[in-house]
Amino acid sequence: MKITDAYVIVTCPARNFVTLKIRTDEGVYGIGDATLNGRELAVASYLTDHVIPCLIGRDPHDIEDIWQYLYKGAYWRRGPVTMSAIAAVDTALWDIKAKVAGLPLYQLLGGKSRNGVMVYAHANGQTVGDALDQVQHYVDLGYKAIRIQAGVPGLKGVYGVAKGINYEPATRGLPAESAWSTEAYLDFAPTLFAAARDRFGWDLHLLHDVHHRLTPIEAARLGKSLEPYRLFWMEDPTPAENQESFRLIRQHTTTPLAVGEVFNSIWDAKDLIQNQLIDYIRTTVVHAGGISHLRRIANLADLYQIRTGSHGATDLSPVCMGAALHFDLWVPNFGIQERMVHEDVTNSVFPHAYTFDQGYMHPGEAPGHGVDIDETEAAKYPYQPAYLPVARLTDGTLWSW
Ligand SMILES: O=C(O)[C@@H](O)[C@@H](O)[C@H](O)[C@H](O)CO
Ligand SMILES: [Mg+2]
Repeated sequence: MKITDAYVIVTCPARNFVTLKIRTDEGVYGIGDATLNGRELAVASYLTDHVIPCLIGRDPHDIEDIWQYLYKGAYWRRGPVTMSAIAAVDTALWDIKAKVAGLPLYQLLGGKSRNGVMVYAHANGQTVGDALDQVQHYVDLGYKAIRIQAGVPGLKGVYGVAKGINYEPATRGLPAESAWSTEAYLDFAPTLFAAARDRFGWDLHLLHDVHHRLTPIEAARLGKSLEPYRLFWMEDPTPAENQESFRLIRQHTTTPLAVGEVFNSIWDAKDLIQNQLIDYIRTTVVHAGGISHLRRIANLADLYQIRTGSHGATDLSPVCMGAALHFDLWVPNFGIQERMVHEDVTNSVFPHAYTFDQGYMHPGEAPGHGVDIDETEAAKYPYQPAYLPVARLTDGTLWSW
């Protein structure tokens, strides 16, 4: 079997997505998500100009060899652009291999380890009341786990609070700027979860995303203040370039920690995992080198009783969601899967087999990862430059958004 051609499809139904399609001499094709929010065209070019020419003529079944070729052969290793490109190739090749085998991808990985994939929804609101009303909405839909984000009194445009129905952080044109105050946030956050437990009780898993904004000792203080409300996890409490900094958080709080959506390789997480400084690893199919590399990360995490909790925002395409659900159904140390619901127009571009029912998702039994791209639909929505915001402290200091 030979790869005959491959190409990149950039489309913007509701938001930008980058998809790689690999075609073979036996008529079977595979697709992979290559979307990197705010840097989409960098990955599209990396694939088109530097990767695809090296794929033509190769056997698509040689997934590991092609992965190693793209990782080591580039000389310049790692990074979100490189690893998202490699991820798209890897995902498309797994899609092909499973289609040729006539099996849903999870069967090729080792079969199912559970009956369904528990997912968490995003509830948010400018006020505590608005946020908790959205929690009720997702409870009514059957979710067992819900992330809660709310506006912080005195601040505008806080991370995680949607302007419309669905939360999409990237905005058209150049990056928007938002103000941040750690002091206001640290005083406010515990009141949000006290109100949530008061209204919804203790059966519901509650999650929260700090989104890289605190110093380690501030994160320790927040984790401690949230302990009475028993969070499922506190996510991205501090920027994780310095993996060692999580030791300081760990020393002060038992609130479970989740990190990794911005990681793109096992090296970003190795020390966090081996020192048990986190409880969930959030690396994804699309940004961490695809199924092949994500499997390595999950296997290392399993040795330390760390579970997966893959990122699943709407800036990861349905192709990533489909592949992730197959991975989640198989992976032994599964924790939870993030699920932000894509817009209907996005789903019209990406028909898929996965389903949701009462808080759980299933990838479906279609051969491959079960997601396709309708290129005619995709062509209706040309790329629109859009960027993630930047944050500044109230004195103007550039801060982590
Ligand atoms: O946990 C999450 O879903 C967030 O961290 C994301 O919304 C993140 O801000 C976006 O995916 C960035 O593109
Ligand atoms: Mg996050």
